[in-house]
Amino acid sequence: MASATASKLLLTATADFLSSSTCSLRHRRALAVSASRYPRIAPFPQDLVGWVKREGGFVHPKLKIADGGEYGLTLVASEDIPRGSRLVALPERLTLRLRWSQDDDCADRPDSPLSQLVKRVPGTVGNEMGLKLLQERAKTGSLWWPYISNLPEAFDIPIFFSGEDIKTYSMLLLFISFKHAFSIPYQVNKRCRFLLAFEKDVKSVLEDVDPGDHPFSGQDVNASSLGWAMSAVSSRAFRLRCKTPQDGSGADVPVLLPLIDMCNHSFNPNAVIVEEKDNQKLLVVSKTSIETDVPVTLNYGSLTNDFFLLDYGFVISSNPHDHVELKYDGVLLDAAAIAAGVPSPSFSSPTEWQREILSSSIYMEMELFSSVSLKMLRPLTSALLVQVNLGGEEKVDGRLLAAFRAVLSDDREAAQKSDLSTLMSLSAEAPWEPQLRHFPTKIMEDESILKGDISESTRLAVEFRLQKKLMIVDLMRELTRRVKVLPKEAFLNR
Ligand SMILES: C[S@@+](CC[C@H](N)C(=O)[O-])C[C@H]1O[C@@H](n2cnc3c(N)ncnc32)[C@H](O)[C@@H]1O
Repeated sequence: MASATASKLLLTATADFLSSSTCSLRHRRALAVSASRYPRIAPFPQDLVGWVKREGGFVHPKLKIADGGEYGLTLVASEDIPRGSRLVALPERLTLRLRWSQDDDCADRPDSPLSQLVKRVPGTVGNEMGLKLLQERAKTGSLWWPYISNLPEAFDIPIFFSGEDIKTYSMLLLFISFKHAFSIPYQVNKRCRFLLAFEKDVKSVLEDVDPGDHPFSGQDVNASSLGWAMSAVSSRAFRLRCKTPQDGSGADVPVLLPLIDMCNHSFNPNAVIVEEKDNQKLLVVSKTSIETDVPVTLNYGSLTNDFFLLDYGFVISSNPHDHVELKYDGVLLDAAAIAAGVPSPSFSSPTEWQREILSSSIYMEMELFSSVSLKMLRPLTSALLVQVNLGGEEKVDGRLLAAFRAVLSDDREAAQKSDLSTLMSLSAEAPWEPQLRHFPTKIMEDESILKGDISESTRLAVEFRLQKKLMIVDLMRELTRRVKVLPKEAFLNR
């Protein structure tokens, strides 16, 4: 049963838009003293395990919620659990999602104030889910209060970081033309601006609403409380395929799964989520045996550190899925190639035949990666402004190699014939290697910053930057290694 205080807690965070080159939203912490190291919405939240069991869910008797160190809270084995065990089972009614139905008691009415709000405010399904969560947080007597009272009071993700910390990410931009749209400051700025616009839209709709129909029980909402809700969804919701038309006919929708969302991430998880079709339950099942005191982990997905940072507020060391996006910038590549001692680089002014090969190679590669029509790509490729990836599973984007094949050759036939493995040799000539020297701080400096007494947000920013550098250094080593095994005649005619 929700306490009356539940409805008063919506506004513990307030917006403070910083008008610097980047913008961020600042938390104002609740004045209540929290009993936990990881403050939760309620200073003394309800027993989540007990609530799930009482409401018809199942929790393995050897599981408990525990302190997961820097990972926050976690679900942990209190004794050894064998492989293939059912760890948690949640009935459909304990999954928190947006569903519109006139008859279903667990769903929201299509004519409800929340539905009116969702219809009138533009946003994604994630934002709609955030509004639903805020509504339940504000509602006295909400079924979900025992779950919501256990949610973090604040999220350590970049939209809440200071302008100073965001500048740490801007420095990465100095490193060879990072694709701007994927840079952290750009994303933070975009998200903050969205939240401020969202606040305006929501407030303007709420102005006309009768107090009795207010979706947030009469409480004000602002960019920061909306930011809290969106962050809760981005860092905790699972995307599940919906089955009924009310759910959104087959689309993937964000769903909050109480208790299951206490599992932290691992690329090598010891548990998986499965759907039990007959009983309409969601299960977490152990994939391996889990020893005493070992946390139950799930795989959140093959994400880059950029996504982990922006949506979840953490960074994975040696993340095999991490990559950087670079702009194919001829002038910059020429400068880098000269510095690396590549004779007569002509990235910025290819000859007509080089340009032709370049366009066709890029078309080919792009066709593989994209469903966009070639017509749309033409202006992009003819201007030689393409984005390429370094890192991830493929290590080097074939499009960049194709560009090198054309541009670093002075022999049309040889350029057309050479294969991708030959092209790897060109990378060792390092048109990008000297860029490493342009990192504003060296790897060791970052490592020593991390050993110092720094805030959580600075730690994350520096860790993110360090991981990108390590990834690029690793890539350089791999390329150099490949060149060494290539026969001499494999090098292009230059
Ligand atoms: C779904 S919640 C997991 C429960 C969470 N630890 C808590 O205290 O409520 C996801 C959050 O847990 C933390 N987390 C999960 N996996 C992590 C990991 N591998 N490294 C660092 N933090 C992690 C991050 O704060 C992330 O936003």
